[in-house]
Amino acid sequence: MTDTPESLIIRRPDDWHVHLRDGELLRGVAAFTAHQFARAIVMPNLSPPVTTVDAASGYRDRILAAVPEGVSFTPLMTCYLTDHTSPDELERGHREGVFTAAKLYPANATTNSAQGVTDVANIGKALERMAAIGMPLCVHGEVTDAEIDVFDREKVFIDRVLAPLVRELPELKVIFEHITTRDAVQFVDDAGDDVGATITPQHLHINRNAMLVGGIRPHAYCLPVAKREEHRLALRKAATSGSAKYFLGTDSAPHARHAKESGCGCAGIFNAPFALESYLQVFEEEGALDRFERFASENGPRFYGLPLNEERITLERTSVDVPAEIDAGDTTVVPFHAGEMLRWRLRR
Ligand SMILES: NC(=O)N[C@@H](CC(=O)O)C(=O)O
Ligand SMILES: [Zn+2]
Ligand SMILES: [Zn+2]
Repeated sequence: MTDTPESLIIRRPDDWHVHLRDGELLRGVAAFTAHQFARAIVMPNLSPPVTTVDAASGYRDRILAAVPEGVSFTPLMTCYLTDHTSPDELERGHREGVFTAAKLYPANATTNSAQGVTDVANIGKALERMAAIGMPLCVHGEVTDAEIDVFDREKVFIDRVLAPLVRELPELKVIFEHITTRDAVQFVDDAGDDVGATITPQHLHINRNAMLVGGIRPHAYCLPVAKREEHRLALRKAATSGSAKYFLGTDSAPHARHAKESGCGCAGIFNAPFALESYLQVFEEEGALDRFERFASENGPRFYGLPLNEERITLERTSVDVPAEIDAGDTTVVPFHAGEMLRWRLRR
């Protein structure tokens, strides 16, 4: 092992999967993402979901209004696919620079996905159009069949939905988002260059024990749910491998504290405030600090066909205390790593 440097200077990273919410909560959380990242792919699972060009451009305006003055941040918008999405609307949004990508939520797979797609056959025409115009597809990769165990839902999705889709439309750019299994890593490794994946900080840090040992811990619950240790290790290997197919996507998903600490707690981990610090610790532990920039700042824009950021940021090797909770607008949110100490800090 070579000595760990005291600081790391890299291109400013982007977040290729984030939930910024709307209203008060948006105003409470936007600054955290904007301080950490130059751009972010913003998820459309609002209520009601973002299904039109007009809705996305209105939402983009509200996001920009919530970003603190003097902070440069570009939200990249996505269109929520439903059984009735019009290929023309997708194409218009993409052409006008409003929709960077479209998002496939299998109906009822996760938060605000009730209006998602009930069968991928229903969006066949939309996907063909996306492939034709080079518009990427973001995918929440879990089946929802009641008889499939929640820990197997990603693997079954690969076999039943994703593999056939990629076979039938090989020219479609697909981002298999927030992957959580060795099976997903295997699938992405074996697929062509038009298949990439995002990996969250939580799935690199925790396995399912974090959620279930010594009491039930709602702040470690997100979807897809964290899996066994062997899967976490496979994800760490993939993220730090240097492969161009894997890139940063936090899936930061804030829910009010009371909505998570409940008889039926919401899925989602709020990791935006210390996302880079959290990822970087993993790369340090894996002896892969030299590969962090690729994962955080290069692979994502290259996959999406967007320019790399020219700004640089500095991460310092100094400890930082993560607060037990964070005020976000009119509510309180518990961040990932609450009450822990992390070993890196983003210089402001
Ligand atoms: N990841 C989560 O657990 N929750 C996300 C939805 C999602 O990304 O699936 C949310 O919007 O809360
Ligand atoms: Zn998801
Ligand atoms: Zn998400």
